[in-house]
Formats: sequence, structure tokens, C-alpha cells
Amino acid sequence: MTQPIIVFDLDGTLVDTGPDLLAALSHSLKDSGLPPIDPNLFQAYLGMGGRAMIERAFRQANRTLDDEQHEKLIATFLQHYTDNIPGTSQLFPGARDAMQRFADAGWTLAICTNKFEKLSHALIEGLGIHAHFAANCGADTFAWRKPDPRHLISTIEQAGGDPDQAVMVGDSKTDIDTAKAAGIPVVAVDFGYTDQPVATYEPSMVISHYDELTVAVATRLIAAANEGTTTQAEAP
Ligand SMILES: O=C(O)COP(=O)(O)O
Ligand SMILES: [Mg+2]
Repeated sequence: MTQPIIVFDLDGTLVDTGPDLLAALSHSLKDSGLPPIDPNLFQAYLGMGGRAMIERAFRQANRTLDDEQHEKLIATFLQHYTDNIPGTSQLFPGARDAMQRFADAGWTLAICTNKFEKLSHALIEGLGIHAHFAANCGADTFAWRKPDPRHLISTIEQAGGDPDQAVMVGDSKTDIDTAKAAGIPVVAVDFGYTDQPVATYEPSMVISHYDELTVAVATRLIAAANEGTTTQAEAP
């Protein structure tokens, strides 16, 4: 049997990239005459990328934003973010130990993120954890991205895993929708970037700290998902 695989989302799940994303946002907007960024207004938008954050900043200030200006600001945002990786970004508490636990138990680890692949790789390398991951697939790795389930399935395949022996960990509706559409159990962290509590989206389980994510728990989630499939398949 293939060894099981645990697939992590990146922003807001494994790594707290929020302060660096906000710094890039402030930098990109510094010549736009917008009021200073209030971090509280952007918490839910942190996992949605620069495009959505810039849009929100203009909407918040009741200012219009044309396509050309938007593209220019996104380029400035990305340049600043790229130049400063890993910046102040840090793994969430307990994440390092959790990764080690799963690696020690023989699990494959992978990342499925809507960050650009180049940025995801730079961040993971900057944090010194790249050796853990058999695959690190971003928004531009394939022709599809989350919430398209093929982003997750292709990540698992690239890592040499089996979708029937997989669990995902995420922080957003996008992650939960992706995993559900792929038929893969999903653990939601409640400390990430989401506007509604993650429980609203009915993940397989919600955790508030990585200590709760044990190998036994993940194994049970996979077993339960496969039982569900068998029962459904056997149903008349
Ligand atoms: O950068 C984004 O758009 C979101 O990144 P994530 O998928 O790692 O949360
Ligand atoms: Mg995320």
C-alpha cells in the first residue's frame, strides 16, 4: 500500500504570512492616496492574494480602480512581496512538530497553495522546511487551481501519493470545497484567513492548534472517508 499523504495549504494554514502580505499591500498603495491599511479589515482577504486585497482597499475607500492601475499595483505588490520572502513569516505554533510527526510515521507531505509556485518554493526554502515536502504545487503549476479538485489530486499524484490515502489541512472555504470535491477528508485550522468561522463550511474536523493533529486522528479521518465511499458504493 502507498504510504499515506498529508497535504497542507500554505497561507494561513502552515505559515502566518499575513504581516508580510499586509506590508506588500501598504507598499503597493503608498502612492494611491488611500488611508493607511487597517489589518483587521484584511484578515479575511489575506488568503485571497494581492489582487483581491488591492480591490478591497479601493472599495473600502470608495475609490474606483481601473484595470490598468490594478495590474500595475499587483505587479508592485508582487515585487515587494517576492523581494522580502520569507520576511517575518513564521510557521504557526506546533506546525513544525506536526510535520515531523507525520514524516517520522512514514507519511508523505505536500503543499497545495494558490500562491504562485515560485513564491511558495521561496517561502518554504526561506523557512528551511523544503526537505519535508515531496511536492509543492501552486496556482500556476497546473492548468487548474483550488477550488478545482484537480489541483489537489494532481499535487497528490506529483508527490507519489494515493488520493484514497490522503488528508488535507486548510484554513479557508476554498480549501474545504476543494477537498470535498476531491472526496478527501479535510482538517480546518481556525486560526487562518477566513471571513466566516471555518466550521460553517463543514470540514471533517476543526483544530485550534497543531497539537490536535495527530497521526492517529488523520488515519481515522482517512479510514472514515473510505468507509463512507464503500458504503455508498455498496448502497443499492
Ligand atoms: O496566495 C493565495 O492566494 C492563497 O494562498 P493559500 O492557497 O496558500 O492560502
Ligand atoms: Mg490559506
